Amino acid sequence: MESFQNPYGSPLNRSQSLMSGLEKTPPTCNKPTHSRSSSTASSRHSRNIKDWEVMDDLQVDMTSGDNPQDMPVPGICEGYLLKRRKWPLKGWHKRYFVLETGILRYSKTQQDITRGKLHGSLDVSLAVMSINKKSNRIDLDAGDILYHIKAKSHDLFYIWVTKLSAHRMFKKNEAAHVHNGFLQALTQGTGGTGQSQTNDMQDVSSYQLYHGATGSYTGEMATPTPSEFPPGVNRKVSAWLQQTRDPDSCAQELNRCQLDLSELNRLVQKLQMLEGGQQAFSNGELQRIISMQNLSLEKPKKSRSGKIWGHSRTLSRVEALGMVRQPFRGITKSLSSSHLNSSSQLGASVPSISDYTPSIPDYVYSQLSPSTNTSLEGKKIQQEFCAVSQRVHASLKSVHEALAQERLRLQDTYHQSTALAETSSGDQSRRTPSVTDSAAEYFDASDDVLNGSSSESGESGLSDGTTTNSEPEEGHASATREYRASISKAPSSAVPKNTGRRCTLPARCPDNAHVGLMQILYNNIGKDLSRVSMPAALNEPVNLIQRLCEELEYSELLDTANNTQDPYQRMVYIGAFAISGYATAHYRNRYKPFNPLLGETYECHREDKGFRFISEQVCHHPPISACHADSDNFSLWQDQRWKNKFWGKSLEIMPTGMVNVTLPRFGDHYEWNKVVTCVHNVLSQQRYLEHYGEVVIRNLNSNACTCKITFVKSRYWGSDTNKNEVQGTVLDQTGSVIHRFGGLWHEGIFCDTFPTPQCVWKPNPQPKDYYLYYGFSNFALELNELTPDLKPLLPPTDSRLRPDQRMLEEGRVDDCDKFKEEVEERQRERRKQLAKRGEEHIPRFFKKAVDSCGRDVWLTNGTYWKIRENPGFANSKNLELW
Ligand SMILES: CC(C)CCC[C@@H](C)[C@H]1CC[C@H]2[C@@H]3CC=C4C[C@@H](O)CC[C@]4(C)[C@H]3CC[C@]12C
Repeated sequence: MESFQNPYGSPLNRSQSLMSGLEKTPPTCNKPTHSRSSSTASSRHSRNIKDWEVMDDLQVDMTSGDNPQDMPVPGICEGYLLKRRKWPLKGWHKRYFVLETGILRYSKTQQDITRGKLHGSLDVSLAVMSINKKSNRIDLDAGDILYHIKAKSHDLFYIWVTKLSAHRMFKKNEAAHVHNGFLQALTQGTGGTGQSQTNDMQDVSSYQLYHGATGSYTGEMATPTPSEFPPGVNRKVSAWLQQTRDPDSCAQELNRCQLDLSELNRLVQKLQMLEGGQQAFSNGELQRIISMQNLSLEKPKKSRSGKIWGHSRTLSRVEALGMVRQPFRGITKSLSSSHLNSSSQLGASVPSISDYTPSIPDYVYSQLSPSTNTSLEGKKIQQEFCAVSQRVHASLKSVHEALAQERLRLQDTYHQSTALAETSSGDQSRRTPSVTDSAAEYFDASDDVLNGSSSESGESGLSDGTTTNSEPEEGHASATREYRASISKAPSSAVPKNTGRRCTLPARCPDNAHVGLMQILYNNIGKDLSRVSMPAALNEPVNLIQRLCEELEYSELLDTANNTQDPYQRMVYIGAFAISGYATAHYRNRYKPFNPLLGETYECHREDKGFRFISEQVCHHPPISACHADSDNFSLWQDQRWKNKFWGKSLEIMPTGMVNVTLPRFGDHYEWNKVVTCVHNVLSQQRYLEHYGEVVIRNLNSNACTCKITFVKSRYWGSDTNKNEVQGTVLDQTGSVIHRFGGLWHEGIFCDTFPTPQCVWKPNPQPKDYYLYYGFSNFALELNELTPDLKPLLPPTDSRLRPDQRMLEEGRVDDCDKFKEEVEERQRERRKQLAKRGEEHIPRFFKKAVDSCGRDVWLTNGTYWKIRENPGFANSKNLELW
């Protein structure tokens, strides 16, 4: 009997059930490795965090050539669990979960699962799994999908953890073999297309799935085929693929697609039965399917209560309908082996064979008898069919997008390498930090990861990224489609105005795909994430206090608001402005802004836009950046503070400060909150940003109207049709909707309730080659420009004068890294000195105050522009930060 190493080094017999020893002990095959707590976590944080453990990310031997089918398919596990959702109806909700061949699906009820009314599904092998034994909670973070679930009892909790672990192991093993097969095909030059694969691979459906994906890869690469590549190129391609270790989102998307396809298959069969009055399969076939599962053909009996008994759960829908295809023959195997064996120990949630009454599932029977209300049901099925087909289409589309992005990455690398080749002769080793460097050198420095503070507890209620947490009303969804069409027709300010400012950056962005983020973040799970430093190659050459200014890119919306008589329409412009600040995030997921030093400042005087802006880092613990902008048409201020929460694959950023805008003409004072920003797949190259939640805009000086904006969380099917969707309404005092607007936060906003329906805002087109320049917009790339006339007027604390940031901008990544470290060290030293003297840092241009709701706010003290003018910063006492 072969044995293989589990991730902890202890050999496990292949035929041994992964569930053995289940009741007594926590899961043995993959015990939690990381605790979310650590000795360095502040005691304030540690009480709850300590209870969380991250299950080891299962490492499967990628090089073994074993047949994955040798590994037993873990048994199906199903039952009710509590699932947390955020909005609407925030809280824990009972949901029915089914875990089968590595896919966790859930619905509202067991019946819904049977009817195929899925709420969501997730490939558990792609998720980071954290558990909390004390509260029986399991978190699964698959990057774009995040489940928070809770078992009702400790026993159920252990059953689920064990089953999830087994399924994760199984699925990973399966994927590793596909991956390995593909790598082998490439390095051995056997070609990467489906035809040349071994038979046993074709046997497993998910393999075909992957082959589909690799087919697209080779399709994209067109010529030459892998077999024609010289060996060196093959090696490079394999290295690339190995680096793109988790083809997560594509695989996930394709998995969903696969689920949908089997769903379509089922619907087709149902339709056939209904419409042709024919059965999808003969009784003989049915008999065979059922007897395969040790059940004899017998009519279901009715219990006294009139209910058909014995089938609270017998066969899964797929099995019962005869969809147990060859590739899935493991399911049958599992039913008679591990599934059934273990279930006798497991109790309620997993059905045991002894619970089954030997008869045909009632579901199958109901399918056999010709339906009486054929037309109605048929129509329903057709509708369902359409919906599912659309999902398949959307999934494939998003896979296509991901591949297109990968192609971009390839192009980018190609450009960079040719550029490097051109300059390399004169350039002495522009080495960027390696994986090991980054882990060792940066890991315990004290710059902040994202400069936010890590959220305090899993139960804090701040975050709950459920899959379906911002469900828009159907009417709204179709409205968004229309808005989108109208926005695309609306003219954009295509030609950027010549502002006399720079149109590009001095150097391209560094490639940071190799940086060992995984190590950095994983090693810091449980630590206050704001205490972890990152290598410069991960930075973009703007600072968080400059980035605050980016929210003013579309300040003309505030100008328009100040010139709009009607208070409701005015509110629409304010709403559009609140949304416009998020647009840039669409292109900015590969780098993080520099963290401002305490006391660092930034000014931005835009004569062309008519505003003057200042910002300052006013507090380090927690990090707070304050800003203030003035123009003839508005004043704006906010202090930005946020908490972040790392779930294993995604990072949620929860801003807590409010944005304030006043309009002089009407005496309005608007105030609004910010939504959650989630960095999905933070560790991989498929990283992307999503904003979700609700913004409420109030006018503190008038209660004529309020505005509600929902940033819709994209739904579980990963369709891009509802990605980045926003919906807004302006409500009057009585709560009636006066205006309705919406669209996408990266594409624009349309209002169809204006006297003439119109596109209220559309983002500026991105500059040429933006991908090579950090994804910056024109406005963003102007932020750090330092002109000779400006230089002498700035205080020495201005971000434009910060040397490490300038070095990065000029492409001197190594120099930047060194200097950044020095700057951080000096900051630590200053802090120590201050503490020694028992003093506190006092911000120079902002003062702390309390707003009408009792919140701490930072307001300008009005001195910046005055000092600048007279006596000038050159003639006043300044902080020395670098
Ligand atoms: C590890 C690194 C490379 C991942 C990249 C992280 C990037 C995408 C993160 C780091 C800090 C983040 C920003 C922090 C704070 C805010 C304020 C919020 O109101 C809008 C989103 C915004 C502006 C975030 C956008 C995403 C962001 C820029």
